Amino acid sequence: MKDISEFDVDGRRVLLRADLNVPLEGDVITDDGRIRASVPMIEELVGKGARVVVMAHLGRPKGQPNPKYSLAPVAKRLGELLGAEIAFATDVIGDSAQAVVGALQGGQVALLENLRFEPGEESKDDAERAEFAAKLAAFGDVYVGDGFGAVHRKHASVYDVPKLLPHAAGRLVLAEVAVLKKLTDEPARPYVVVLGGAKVSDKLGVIGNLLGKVDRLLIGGGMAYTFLAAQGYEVGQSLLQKDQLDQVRGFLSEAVKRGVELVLPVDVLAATHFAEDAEYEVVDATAIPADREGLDIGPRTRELFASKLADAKTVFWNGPMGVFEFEAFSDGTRAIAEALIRAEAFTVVGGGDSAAAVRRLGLPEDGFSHISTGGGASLEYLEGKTLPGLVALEE
Ligand SMILES: Nc1ncnc2c1ncn2[C@@H]1O[C@H](COP(=O)(O)OP(=O)(O)O)[C@@H](O)[C@H]1O
Ligand SMILES: O=C(OP(=O)(O)O)[C@H](O)COP(=O)(O)O
Repeated sequence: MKDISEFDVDGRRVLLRADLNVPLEGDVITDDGRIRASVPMIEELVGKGARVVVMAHLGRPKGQPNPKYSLAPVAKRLGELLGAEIAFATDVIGDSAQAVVGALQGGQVALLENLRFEPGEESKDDAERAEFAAKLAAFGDVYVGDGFGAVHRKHASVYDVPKLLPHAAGRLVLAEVAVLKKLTDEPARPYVVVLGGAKVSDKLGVIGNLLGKVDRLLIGGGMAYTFLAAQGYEVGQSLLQKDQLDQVRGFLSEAVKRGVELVLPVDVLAATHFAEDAEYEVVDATAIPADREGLDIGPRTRELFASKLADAKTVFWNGPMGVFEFEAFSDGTRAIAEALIRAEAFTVVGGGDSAAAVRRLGLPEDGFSHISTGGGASLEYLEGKTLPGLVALEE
């Protein structure tokens, strides 16, 4: 992959794809880690006199403008971190974007509104994506791909725009790939992957390939219930991917065949509903009441998972063990984070919410070998998949 030092960007328009997908409560950013991680690249370009046009997504607004997913709070925070005001376009390719980009001077930064407000960004139709990509490409002379958390997405801003402009990999992308490479080149063993979180359907897909690479797979968070259901247990109102039950049964038998230890929760915190102050009880993972929802792993599972991490030499963790945003359901995530900190291992935490959880729970960031901005992106890299956003930068 080319690096940006190969381009003279002074006075030129640099179109930079970043991942600024941060957790929000209303319009308050609860963790700005991904914005901070994007700052050094932007500062470097500003320092070189570039006119920097940043493009990014927030959440999953499904191709339509939606004020709930506006990047306006992100523009404000980015400006604070850069110590300079950001010119924020209130649309992606419309009049506001045209005007903002047109007025940009060398050393200034603009941010376009959420790319996913436009159906072309995520379209499965190559022509529709290409048409949108051409409109984005018109805003730049050079493209920089630095949104590591989104490189696994075959989206217009990630995959199609770099085909239309001279392009380079950003510093964050290069740094992330360098760390993940250490996990794929002869990882020290035991190699343990811990999976949780809520993007169940996306992330179940990586398990098949991971089974050929790891020694142990610990599954908690919202991921666990599809496994419990696949074994025939009641999971009540918990997150469940019904259409993937057969696939999960396949993983369970494949794990046995390959001698991979697949470890599931033995108890969970079963809540009456999804709320901070919901009543809950600790129940066996095999006996979740039909009207209850599992919102965290239970105390016996915390111990079990910690014991499976104690002798690990390499660990990758993506996905909180429970709804850590609610104090009552944060102990599972805390226990896993602490077990990683204790382990004498090369430890990588990946994912917007997992990294946010580490900080929100007040745990030391330097207790981990690396905190990655990518969850799904890291997992797909580790399973050996070709990532569209990296392929596009290599071509
Ligand atoms: N049992 C559960 N039920 C519902 N949501 C859960 C559960 N466990 C974890 N979560 C949620 O998963 C979300 C993070 O998932 P995900 O986006 O996959 O992780 P990451 O951003 O680290 O890749 C958090 O907001 C957390 O509240
Ligand atoms: O938050 C992200 O991924 P992650 O939750 O796997 O870390 C990225 O911004 C990608 O978002 P997406 O999973 O909606 O495509």
